[in-house]
Amino acid sequence: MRDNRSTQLPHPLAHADALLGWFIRLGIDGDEATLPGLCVAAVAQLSQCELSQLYWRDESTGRLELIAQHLPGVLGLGDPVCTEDFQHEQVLHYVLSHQTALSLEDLTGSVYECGFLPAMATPWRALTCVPLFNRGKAINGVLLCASQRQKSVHDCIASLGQLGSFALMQLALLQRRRSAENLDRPNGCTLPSRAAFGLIGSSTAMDETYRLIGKVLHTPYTVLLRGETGTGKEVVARAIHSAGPRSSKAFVVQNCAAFPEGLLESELFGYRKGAFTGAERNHAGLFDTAHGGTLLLDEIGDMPLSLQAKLLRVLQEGEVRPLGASAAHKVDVRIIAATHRDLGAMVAQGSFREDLYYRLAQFPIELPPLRERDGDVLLLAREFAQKASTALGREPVAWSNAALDQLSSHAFPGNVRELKCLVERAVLLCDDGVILPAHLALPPPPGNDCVDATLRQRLERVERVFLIDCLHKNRGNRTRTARELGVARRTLLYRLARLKIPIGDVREEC
Ligand SMILES: Nc1ncnc2c1ncn2[C@@H]1O[C@H](COP(=O)(O)OP(=O)(O)OP(=O)(O)O)[C@@H](O)[C@H]1O
Repeated sequence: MRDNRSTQLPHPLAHADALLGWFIRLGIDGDEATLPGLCVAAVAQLSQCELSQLYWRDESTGRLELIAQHLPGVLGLGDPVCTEDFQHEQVLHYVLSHQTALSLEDLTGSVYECGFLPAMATPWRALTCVPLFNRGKAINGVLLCASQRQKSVHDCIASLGQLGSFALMQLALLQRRRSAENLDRPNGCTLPSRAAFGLIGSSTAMDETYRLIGKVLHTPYTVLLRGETGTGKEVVARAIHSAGPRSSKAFVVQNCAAFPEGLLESELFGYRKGAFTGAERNHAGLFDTAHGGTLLLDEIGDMPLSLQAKLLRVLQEGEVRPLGASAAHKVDVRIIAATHRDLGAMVAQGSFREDLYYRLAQFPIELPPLRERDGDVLLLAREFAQKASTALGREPVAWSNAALDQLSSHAFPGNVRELKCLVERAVLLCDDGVILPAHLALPPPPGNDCVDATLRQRLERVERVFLIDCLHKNRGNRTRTARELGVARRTLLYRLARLKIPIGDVREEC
């Protein structure tokens, strides 16, 4: 039921004025992140409905995703709600298949199922759905507004449709422009800062990791993260997602070791109603949830061989077929796989498919264990302590030199998580705001290193901790650090080089 009637709006000029104002705001103020939110705010104001939602339709897969909704007091402006596929919800399906607006002025006793709308104490009474079209006249979205009162927005359906279509066209334009800019960018030349990756560490080993992340960020390559348990594989996967072009879409993690085979299959690929006993409704898989975004397959080495074959098909064809479905559908997902296992050796033993291994290892990144990150232990410890203090609602803690000395001389094996837990415990234990060796409770080094070390080695260890600490306090400023230590700047530089202290991110301020 397209709205061809002449307008019956009570104040048509005021409506036209407000509409024009919103068109201008969408055109001038809207960027990729804010446009959907602005659009639903506009619809809320123009329709005077409590709820307004903007759905975006993927033309290649037919998926219908809710990209913004406005519900004052319950949801913030333009809150994206989830990445579920809504194309099969009755009212939305009606609009998509008939390519026409649907206006239900009183939902009481209606045959339409509206359970997908946010649940409210007072039920939704009226609902209007408007199809949105692109320049080629194909449906690329749906606008929905709902009210808890009996209400008709019939008279502004046409203008809402124009506004929503304009917003989606603007969005597509901005996305195209960004993709073009990303393609123009020479590979890796605009390496985001380490801070942007949310990773801590300035050792040579971590520098190499940052370099590799920067290289792969703006490519569609599949990344294989390998490293010992707790070395930060998931943190790196998040960094690749968040600093890359898919950051506005979902980042989904699935641990392949945590589920039995059948369950893992239905989680990843989804299923159709009736596919097996208990499958009472269609269920979208994680590939669908991650559509447009990134899927981290953690512990990939534990994926059963039969599923490895299915995963290979997704990687090759870009299609998934849910359990019980007669056809496959396209998905656009960046795959990152992570493992602590030696997949090469597993291939040799026949427990991992060779073809999948090569497909996943298109761009491998080996994460260094903590023992190879010279100088990072203290940086990580300070950061973890600060976060723990904040989480506990305490003032930031200070570090005693003896505790720092103990930390830096302890032979941490590889696990950053272990260091994090140790520091969090120390923060909780220290009552006077200063972390002491007793709070760390580190076991004596194996082989009693300290006793075996020469006096010179032990002094160097203490000096190292002292210099790093002082540099940190002076935020990397070597002139100020030298002044505080009462030595010439040249002497400081010499000692830093001799003790191989990385300056890394802590840049000089002057
Ligand atoms: N470079 C880093 N900077 C900041 N935090 C880190 C870093 N590396 C690891 N961490 C922290 O260490 C912990 C373990 O990291 P993460 O879960 O990413 O490791 P993992 O290798 O995926 O572990 P697993 O093998 O158990 O899956 C997390 O709390 C994470 O925040």
